Amino acid sequence: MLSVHLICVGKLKEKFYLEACKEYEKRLGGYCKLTLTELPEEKLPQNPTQGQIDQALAKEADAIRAKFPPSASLVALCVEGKLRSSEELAKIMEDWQQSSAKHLVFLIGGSYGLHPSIKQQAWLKLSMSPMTFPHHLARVMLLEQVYRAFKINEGSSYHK
Ligand SMILES: C[S@@+](CC[C@H](N)C(=O)[O-])C[C@H]1O[C@@H](n2cnc3c(N)ncnc32)[C@H](O)[C@@H]1O
Repeated sequence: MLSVHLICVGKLKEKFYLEACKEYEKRLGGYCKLTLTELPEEKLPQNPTQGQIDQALAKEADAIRAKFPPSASLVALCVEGKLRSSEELAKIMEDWQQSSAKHLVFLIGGSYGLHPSIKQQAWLKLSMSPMTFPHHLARVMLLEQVYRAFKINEGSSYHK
């Protein structure tokens, strides 16, 4: 079974996002071994300088790196990444499942995004839209798309 690891910077607090994530986590249970790791966002002052932001993102990147095995394949979620259709994501996941690489790690940044070094390390920089979403909503959207990918691959009518 494919191990899907989701590493997110920032704590999910809103009940409606938590409930939506729980629902997709439950649904995904039948398709993959899902692990979700939440990392704390580095604290920044009200109006941080670019230097302070870079430093915080670098620390978050180190914390992220400590959470996945060296053999893992990384997909970094970022606005400027590559746009992929749901079918294309399904194909990526299918290829993955058939390959020997069994650890797929999705990364979602905090409110200031992901550090460039971790984006560079990623096998795929994936964009869900040229629009920017709150990281909490991005988590729900990604979980739904991963679930959709499994449904597409089994030929279910969930994906119309
Ligand atoms: C509020 S956004 C960060 C915005 C920051 N200015 C940037 O460009 O990275 C927080 C996180 O949500 C995810 N995210 C938001 N919108 C996204 C999109 N359209 N596609 C992919 N990921 C997105 C990314 O992982 C991002 O690091």
